[in-house]
Amino acid sequence: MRGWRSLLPVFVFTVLYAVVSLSVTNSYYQLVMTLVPVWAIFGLSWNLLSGYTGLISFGHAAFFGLGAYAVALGQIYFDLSPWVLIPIAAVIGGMAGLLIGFPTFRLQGHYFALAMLAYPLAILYVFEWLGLQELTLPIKRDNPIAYMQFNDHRLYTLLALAMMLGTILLTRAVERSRFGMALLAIKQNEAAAEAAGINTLAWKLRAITLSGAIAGAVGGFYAVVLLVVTPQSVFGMLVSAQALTVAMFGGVGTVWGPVIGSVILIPLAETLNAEAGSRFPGIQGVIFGLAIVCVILVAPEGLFWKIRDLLRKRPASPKAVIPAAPAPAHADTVAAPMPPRPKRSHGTGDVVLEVRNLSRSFGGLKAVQDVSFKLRQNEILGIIGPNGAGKTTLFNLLNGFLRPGTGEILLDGREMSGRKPHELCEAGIGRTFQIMRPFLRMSVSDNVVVGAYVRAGTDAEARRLAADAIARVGLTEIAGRIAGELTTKELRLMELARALAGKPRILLLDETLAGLGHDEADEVVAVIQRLARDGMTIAIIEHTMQAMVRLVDSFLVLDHGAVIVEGEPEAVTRDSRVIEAYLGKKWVAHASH
Ligand SMILES: Nc1ncnc2c1ncn2[C@@H]1O[C@H](COP(=O)(O)OP(=O)(O)OP(=O)(O)O)[C@@H](O)[C@H]1O
Repeated sequence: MRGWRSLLPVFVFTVLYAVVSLSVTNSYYQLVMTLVPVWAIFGLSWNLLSGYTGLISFGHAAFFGLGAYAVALGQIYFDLSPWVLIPIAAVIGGMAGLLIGFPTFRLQGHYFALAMLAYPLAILYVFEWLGLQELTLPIKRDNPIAYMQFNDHRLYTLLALAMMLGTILLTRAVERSRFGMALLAIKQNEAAAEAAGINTLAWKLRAITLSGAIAGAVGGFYAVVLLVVTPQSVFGMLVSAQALTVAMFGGVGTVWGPVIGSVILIPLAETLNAEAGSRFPGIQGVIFGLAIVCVILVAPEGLFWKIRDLLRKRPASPKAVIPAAPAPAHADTVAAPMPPRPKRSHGTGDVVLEVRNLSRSFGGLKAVQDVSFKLRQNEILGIIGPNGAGKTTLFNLLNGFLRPGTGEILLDGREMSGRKPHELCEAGIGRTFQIMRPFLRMSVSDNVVVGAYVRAGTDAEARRLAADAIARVGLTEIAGRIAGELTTKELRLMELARALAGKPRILLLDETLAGLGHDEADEVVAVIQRLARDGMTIAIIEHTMQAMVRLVDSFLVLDHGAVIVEGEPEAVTRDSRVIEAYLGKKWVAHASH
């Protein structure tokens, strides 16, 4: 119900646009009225990949052009109708997306964007080489409707509007599903998304396939509207730039963005081109270039988000404190007396995680050297050591961010080393990060749902698992808030809930108390203790020794990548090697009081 009501503005806009377009009689303006939804659809297709995943594509013309040529060639050589050819163009665009995406998703950021730029340019030269410089669609006077050749050009506008509405509904459905959630999570933090159990490559491939299919279909329709196809007009730089510009100008990651961008920019560029194109050739490119510059300066995420943020009267950029406080070189020796560690039955169960002789080097640096330990059901293991001792690298090996050089990782007796992060998450390894990786634009609830999908079969089950995890960390009251508005403590707890929502066998907590005040740290410690009491198995990296001695059942002390001591807190904190390498003399003086 809520979903349908939120679509009301879309329907109202479409109806109004249709009414206005029906009143236009000038054939040039009729064409402009048709091009607005055409470029909006192309922008929506770009948005589906780049807006939602953050992987900027400079090469969407590849799909658009293939669609346009598919329709033109299909009609010229096989006398097929565009009613049949446009769906075929969609299939070709989708397949091209899959073929292009598979190798190109190995690249990240700017490298991905630049690689995408190459595809339409390469295809453009291939089509020129094939001698397909200019294709004109044959006029079908005997059966115009069957060949989508309308005498009344306003019908093109209505058809384009219907396609736009369909694309908006499709995008909206994607946005609200596990698919959209995965894409948004990838955009905001791909590593965190992988660690939360999302198979990022698979979702990105689905996105580029769907995006390519939409671009292919609209490219095919464009050929029908203009009746002429040239390599430059469908594979050229301006074509890719137009998709990117309308979406970025209007707003990335929302269905409204490309529509707003197209409604403003296309009539502007077309009118200026008609009025001044002969005196200033390429004026359209100038308009799109200026639009991008303005947007980057004034509203980097596009008009839609800028206006929404202004209406909500809050800063556009999230105000959460993201970086964790820099970790001390030595253990934190707070002056407060050390409270006793609560006695509980622990660490007596089966071995959940066994690490055997794990090593990993970076060049000549042995970041983790021959580390072995066991983690039993319901145990809390504290991993401590000076800065650079290899603690985070150890976690990165355990959750698959890094591949081990040598050694074994056994989870419930099954060998896990070398698996991808999302596979390890699925197998039961949940983790949080030293530098937090929240999805800032998403609500607390949605952040946690992302972590639940690895265990849930349906959206409803994911929501239930997420609500349960949120309750376990005590954030139920703020579940609807946007993550960007949370305090550091709330963000830490939200990350904990995200890891918990996937029902992990073990939790890896990387400096979960970093950046927290004394009382806040106590609250988070209480949550972790409660989790352990409920049966969770936990490995935690932390510098705050006061909290650690209260919390953990045993310590693993690392120095220069190797284990120097392991055992119960009482013994470890008295060990001279630990005092020398990590705790320091101040600790001894303090602990003896
Ligand atoms: N990707 C990488 N490439 C090269 N060197 C790395 C990489 N990751 C970590 N290192 C190095 O490996 C060593 C161990 O780093 P790691 O971050 O695991 O230490 P840490 O014990 O977690 O330290 P801290 O307490 O400061 O977080 C450091 O010398 C670090 O510079």
